[in-house]
Amino acid sequence: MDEFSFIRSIRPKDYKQQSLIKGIDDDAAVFRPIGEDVVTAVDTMVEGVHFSRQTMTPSDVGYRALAANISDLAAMGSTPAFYLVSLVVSESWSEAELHQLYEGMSELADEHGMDLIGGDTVSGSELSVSITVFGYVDKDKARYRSDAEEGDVVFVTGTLGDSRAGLACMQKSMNRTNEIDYLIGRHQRPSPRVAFAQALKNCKRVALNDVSDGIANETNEIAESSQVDLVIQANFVPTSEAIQAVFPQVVQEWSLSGGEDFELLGTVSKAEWSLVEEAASATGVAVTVIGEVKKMNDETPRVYIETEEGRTILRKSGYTHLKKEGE
Ligand SMILES: Nc1ncnc2c1ncn2[C@@H]1O[C@H](COP(=O)(O)OP(=O)(O)O)[C@@H](O)[C@H]1O
Ligand SMILES: Cc1ncc(C[n+]2csc(CCOP(=O)(O)OP(=O)(O)O)c2C)c(N)n1
Ligand SMILES: [Mg+2]
Ligand SMILES: [Mg+2]
Ligand SMILES: [Mg+2]
Repeated sequence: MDEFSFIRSIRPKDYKQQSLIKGIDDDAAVFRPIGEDVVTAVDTMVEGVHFSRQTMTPSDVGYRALAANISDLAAMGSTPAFYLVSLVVSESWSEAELHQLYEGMSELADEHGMDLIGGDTVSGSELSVSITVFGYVDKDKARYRSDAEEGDVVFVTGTLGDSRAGLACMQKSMNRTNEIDYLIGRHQRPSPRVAFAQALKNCKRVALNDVSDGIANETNEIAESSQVDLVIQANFVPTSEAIQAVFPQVVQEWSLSGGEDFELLGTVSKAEWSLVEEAASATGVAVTVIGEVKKMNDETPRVYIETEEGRTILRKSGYTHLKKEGE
């Protein structure tokens, strides 16, 4: 294998998106949006940080790297269209494994009608997969974190903490049961909530953020960005039967700060809450109210969590990169 034969081997034979003018073949790709806004994001997965060879097959690595990016497109209310893949390849990865990585990506890409339109391939010391995605959204219809307003309900899709639990099951080499298989599946192959976010199109205003680091982080991001306070009810936070059965002691911690569930956290006015419920049932996604947006008199936007013991501040406690001891 060399760089050039590898690129030839992963080059798509045909493209699905009509707005594409030039795919993999030239110095860069070209596409022409037709009156829509273009949404773009990049996320990186690094061996040893986001995955290990013990916890993910090469195909899972590809699938989840693209899922994390599609999740950001979903959180903007956009329709996925294109992706570019930047690979740093270490010596321990064979050509066959790299092909499996691309198969994992194209499995999910096909589900969303996305085209691979470019990338970059270099050698390095750890495998790193960086994916850039593009999506389309109707003009001025992107969903922002800054759109939460006082009086909104706070909701979340699916269940939280399962990905963290699935990782723990593999790290502890726990004997497989149906529950453990479910949790591992949620870690290896998360489902970005694209259809649900699109089904919210009838809502005039929704604030959305996807759950990559844990809602202890993402609720704070909405609060800061919208300059409001959020009050979350701890016992409303949805968790699966599987996590409750396998990890009863840490359910609450992992549902707040486990991360990588790639569910959507949102806020919407009470008047439009029924539209969110309709979107959820139309797309087969569970949606749960977990709290309310308030505006306290304090200048600093905060997130509060209410448990049986009373109300405390919910600080960012999810996954944070570049953080040094004691910070
Ligand atoms: N190294 C970087 N250079 C420029 N922009 C960045 C960098 N890292 C993150 N960002 C931007 O900061 C914002 C928040 O990033 P991040 O927390 O990674 O979002 P998410 O959790 O949705 O992936 C995004 O607008 C992202 O594009
Ligand atoms: C081997 C391994 N260790 C730890 C984790 C947990 N983990 C790694 S990154 C991360 C947070 C999400 O990644 P990030 O790069 O912050 O994504 P973004 O917020 O940019 O979408 C978590 C919970 C993991 N998935 N695999
Ligand atoms: Mg990111
Ligand atoms: Mg995000
Ligand atoms: Mg993050």
